[in-house]
Amino acid sequence: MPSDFITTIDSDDEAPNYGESSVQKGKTPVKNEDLDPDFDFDFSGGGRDTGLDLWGGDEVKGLKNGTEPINVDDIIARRRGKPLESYNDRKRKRKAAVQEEEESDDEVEGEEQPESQDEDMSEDGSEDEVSGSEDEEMSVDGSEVDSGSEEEDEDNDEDEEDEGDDEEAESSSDEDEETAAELARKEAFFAKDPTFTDDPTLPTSFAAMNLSRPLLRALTSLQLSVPTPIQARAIPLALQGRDILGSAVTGSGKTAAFMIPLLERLCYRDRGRGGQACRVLILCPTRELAVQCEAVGKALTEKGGLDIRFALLVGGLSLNAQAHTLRTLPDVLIATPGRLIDHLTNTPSFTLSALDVLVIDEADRMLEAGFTDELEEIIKACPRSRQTMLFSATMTDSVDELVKLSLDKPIRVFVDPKRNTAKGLIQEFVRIRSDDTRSPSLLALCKRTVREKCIIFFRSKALAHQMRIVFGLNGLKAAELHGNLTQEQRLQALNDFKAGSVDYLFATDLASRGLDIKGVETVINYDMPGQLAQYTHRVGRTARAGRKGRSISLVGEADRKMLKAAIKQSEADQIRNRIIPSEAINAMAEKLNEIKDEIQEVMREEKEEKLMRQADMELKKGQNMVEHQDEIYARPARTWFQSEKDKQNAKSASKDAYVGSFPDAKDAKKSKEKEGPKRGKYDGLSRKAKRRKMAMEEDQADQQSSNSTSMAIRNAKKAARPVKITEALPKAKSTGKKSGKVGGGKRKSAFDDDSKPSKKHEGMRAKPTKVNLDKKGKGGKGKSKVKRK
Ligand SMILES: Nc1ncnc2c1ncn2[C@@H]1O[C@H](COP(=O)(O)OP(=O)(O)OP(=O)(O)O)[C@@H](O)[C@H]1O
Repeated sequence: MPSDFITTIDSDDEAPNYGESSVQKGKTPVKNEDLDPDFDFDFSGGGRDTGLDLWGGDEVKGLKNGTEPINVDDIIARRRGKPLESYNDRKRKRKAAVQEEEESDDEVEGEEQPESQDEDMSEDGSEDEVSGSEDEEMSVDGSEVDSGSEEEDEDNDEDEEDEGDDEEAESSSDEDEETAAELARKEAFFAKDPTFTDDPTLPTSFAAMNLSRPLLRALTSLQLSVPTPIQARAIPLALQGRDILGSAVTGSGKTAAFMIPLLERLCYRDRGRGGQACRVLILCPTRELAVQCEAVGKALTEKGGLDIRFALLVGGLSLNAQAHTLRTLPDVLIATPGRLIDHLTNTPSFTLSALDVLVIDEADRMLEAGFTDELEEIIKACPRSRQTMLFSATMTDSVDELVKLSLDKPIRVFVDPKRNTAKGLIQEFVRIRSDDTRSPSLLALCKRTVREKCIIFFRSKALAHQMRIVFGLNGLKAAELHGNLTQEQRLQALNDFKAGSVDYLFATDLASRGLDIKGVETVINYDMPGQLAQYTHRVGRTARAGRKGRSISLVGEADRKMLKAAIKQSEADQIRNRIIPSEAINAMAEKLNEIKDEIQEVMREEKEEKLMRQADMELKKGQNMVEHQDEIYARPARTWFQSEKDKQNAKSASKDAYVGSFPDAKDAKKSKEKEGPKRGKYDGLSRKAKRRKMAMEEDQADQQSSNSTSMAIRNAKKAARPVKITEALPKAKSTGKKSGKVGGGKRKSAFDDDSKPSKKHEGMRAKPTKVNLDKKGKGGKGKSKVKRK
């Protein structure tokens, strides 16, 4: 039975305190019992605290655009009359209060005040003593762990039903069974790794790698002295110019494994006349990862006093500023695919023709549906002779996928391929009996056990946001990180979390890969992700670089396959079964029920505020259009390499690659299918009729869009009237006429000095161009976009 195989944490009291590891508390991180004895990195000397400290605050600087984003915490504070405080703030206050009490009133013996039970606990302290007696038949137990051999034994019919489409759960076992043909293809495709076969004595220090002095200086000052296994193997090969396919567990230093050799190569680049060029491209799947990657490169460059310039090409930041930087031919480009293609297509004279090295971080994600078209487009723009390096903790070595990247005899550098999660990671699983108990369970867990430094992953942005309101109303401080936020908000959330001004970071899978946030103690999966790789990356946000950490996954019935797969890929001693006392869950469920209306109220207030701001923005947009229409219309329309339809298809394919495989997303799909009569809006129409209907709809959409523009312009004019009494405003009609000129009008280069918009106009540019002018620029139909050759 269970206990033979896994430890059960039968109350939600704090398990071994992962967070108290000295490394994170700023104390000297030496020989701590918490540290894994097999730990390969060298942190003696406190390297982590003084070394690479990402998300320290600089990333957000300079991004403020003046408009304060809507913050639900403010709405909650307004309603409750006091602002939310983080766990740290509360701890500080409590300490100060105790001190004050001790100083002023030494003689008075207060009644027993439980140390750890702060004001939050007073609300639910009574539930704390509950033992975990029930839940004894928890399914996250030994029989599951043990089920590697007899997986299907206890599976009921339900499970058999999803058997057919739950590929990822099966994949872990299937992966091992490669056919002889596949193996032969791999044999032919990959070159042998000399560091693995011929040379077992890998460099044990960076100094032994023949790196140039400035770089060694940089590594020393960042207190990186001993290379991690992936660094020890990949750096020498990369310095030889070999194509590499690199994989090692999360948090094992893959970023430096590619950054160090490429900076070394750049130290010896041609600096003569015409030698300046964009030589290195690092592609990352998310903006945050790109920002982080740039921070690593810049830290090494600055510490070593190297003359290497970086450009960050990611969405959400100013296109103009990026185009301007590109004009100065930076050495290293760190980009997300979409923004890079935008520049390749629309920034005059920018090319990748001088590229020496292409690095693709989180390469397996980039090879997934949705990114592939973009990746192919980028590869086409790179010279064939480049060096290519691919890295990920869950790297594919499927030849079919990799041939797309035209690798040249790549070397597979897979460190400890059997290990999928970090050694210091303890993975806990909580059984969720019915979906109604999921939110109360999370709340109970966070109110009583996981108080700070915790990332919580949600399947959807809406859910993450809703839960943030729930947390706020329960006095818990959280920030959100997902695609519904502006780039500024995203970076701000990361910094707030890093600084400890919020205790929880509510994220979607946007944050599951690559992010290296120091001191994350716990990762909670509110729901299990749809793919095992996602699970691996999510839980990999903790227990990084030899530290301890824990993940807690809430596992419902529909997640059983994923649970098995997760357990199967881990060591048995990493797995724990956590039970949250049902009384605690019930109490939280009651509480949630009580605040149900208030949650709706907060959401309503937020929506109203959003609408007001939107109206305000429309007004401003209209004003800009009126005041600067000549200049705005004179700008060249931005183009994209795919048609709008292809773009949408790629987008939904990308989404499917992540979300589509969620078990209950599938269930939802199935049940929809079962529902039957719901038909597509074009169903039953002939092709001709369908096309006609689609064209009509498109025209209507165009009409609506131009109506709203005209409306915005009219509003703007009205608003402008009182202040501009003596100035005649241009007539609304003229807007349409002007737009007609765009196609034949003279297009100005983004680099033409006279076309450079004044600072005042710069921030206004992108939106009006995209929203209103793209269609007009294309002759009003808004169908095909110019294709890049
Ligand atoms: N040689 C080293 N010695 C000690 N710490 C290191 C070393 N190299 C990197 N680190 C630290 O390890 C941490 C994790 O590194 P990094 O983010 O590159 O991991 P990763 O393998 O890319 O993880 P993921 O798979 O999640 O993207 C960073 O904080 C980094 O500073």
